[in-house]
Amino acid sequence: MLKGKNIPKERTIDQTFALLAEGYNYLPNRTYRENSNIVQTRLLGQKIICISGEEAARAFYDEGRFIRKTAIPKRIQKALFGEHGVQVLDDEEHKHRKGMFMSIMTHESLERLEKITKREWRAAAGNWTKEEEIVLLEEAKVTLCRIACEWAGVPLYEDETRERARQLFDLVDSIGGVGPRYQRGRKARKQTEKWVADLIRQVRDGRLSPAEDTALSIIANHVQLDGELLEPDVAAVEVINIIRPTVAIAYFIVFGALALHEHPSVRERLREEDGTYSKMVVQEIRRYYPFAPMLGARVRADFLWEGYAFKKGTLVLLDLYGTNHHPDLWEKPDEFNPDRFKNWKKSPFDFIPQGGGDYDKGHRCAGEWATVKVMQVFMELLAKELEYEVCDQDLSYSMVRIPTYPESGFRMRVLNLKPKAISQFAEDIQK
Ligand code: HEM
Repeated sequence: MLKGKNIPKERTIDQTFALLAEGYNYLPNRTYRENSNIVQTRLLGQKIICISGEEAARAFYDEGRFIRKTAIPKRIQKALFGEHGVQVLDDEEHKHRKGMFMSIMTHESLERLEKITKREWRAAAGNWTKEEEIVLLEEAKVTLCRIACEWAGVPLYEDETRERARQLFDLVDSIGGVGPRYQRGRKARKQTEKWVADLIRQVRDGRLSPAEDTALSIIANHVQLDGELLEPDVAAVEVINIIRPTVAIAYFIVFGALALHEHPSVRERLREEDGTYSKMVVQEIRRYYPFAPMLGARVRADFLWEGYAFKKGTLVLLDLYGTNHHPDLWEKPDEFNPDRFKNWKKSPFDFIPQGGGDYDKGHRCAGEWATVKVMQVFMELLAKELEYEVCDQDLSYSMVRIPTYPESGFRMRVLNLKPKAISQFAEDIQK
């Protein structure tokens, strides 16, 4: 039997209530208290090993050590992810399916996304000037839903946009929810899968012809290793794996607006500097603000890591939020400072808001470049093209709710679009 060093352990029987009470800080609180990047706990009656930091992420993304198949609880699959999607695949089956996703993320496709994003944000901002005030979270959901569907080749009628945006957002918002919030996610899962599975059938029998490089076309025509097309409901799960997280960028958009409000000097520099600075701002928003808290995987076969024994079948949680705030990796981790990304060594394992490791071989987020692109366009628009005031409101956010955002949704008054933005918008719609 494999024998290793003692892993620091929680003394209480079950920690599920502590997790619910401490949210994003649950894992960092324990690794900090034990001064250790590894701690053992019990959640929902099972033994769990929690790990944090760059070396922990490197181990977590070592395919020889972990599998994903049975790591994601059914309750999360039935709302957030759907069943039989890329998240629960391993080995060759995963690589083949992931190849399908990465073939959507070409340079040309991301350029198309950038163009759509610029046009849609500017069009939305033009409408915001006509309102007394807007709630940015609500507007971002709807605008991102338009962007996501156009980019993915998913037809979206104007009168259904708000409803679809809400459904896609509810899927994500269900993650840490219990009761009505979780039930909304379950209902949205049924509604969105029915909608998209029907689109898949329409593509396959020729009633709908999305452009070849769109997600809808690529996924509808994807051939699996066994030579078969995906079942329509699994294909729907994968198309939703593109449009749902694009709508979820709304959480980061609100935090981006909050960052500029709290750090006027960052806003000033964004106004004056080129894309290199806006990229650093976006990276810092994704590092600093909480979104995906942790990831789970199961030990494939017994192994030793840094002298600790990991036994086959054990559930291991990698702390994403804690790694992005780890004091060994980040100087003054609890300060918002985009300049830290000037000399970032670009490790695939220290900055992991959307997972780590390799895009093609591992489970790292397929949409990370798309996320950065969409956020960069928004942050530049906000700083350079909009004149706005932030309404009086409570902008604090909970560290217990997962996912979190300022409860007010960020209320703002958009006074004007700068003349440059208006002429740019006129150009955009002629393209
Ligand atoms: C809101 C911003 C986003 C966040 C915080 C986020 C976060 C994540 C995380 C934490 C993972 C899991 C990585 C792992 O299991 O190791 C993931 C996977 C994934 N994400 Fe994202 N994501 C975002 C945006 C996107 C976008 C815009 C897309 C698509 C356009 C996307 C598509 C995917 C896919 C397909 C996977 C599964 C990859 C796999 O299992 O191999 N995500 N994302």
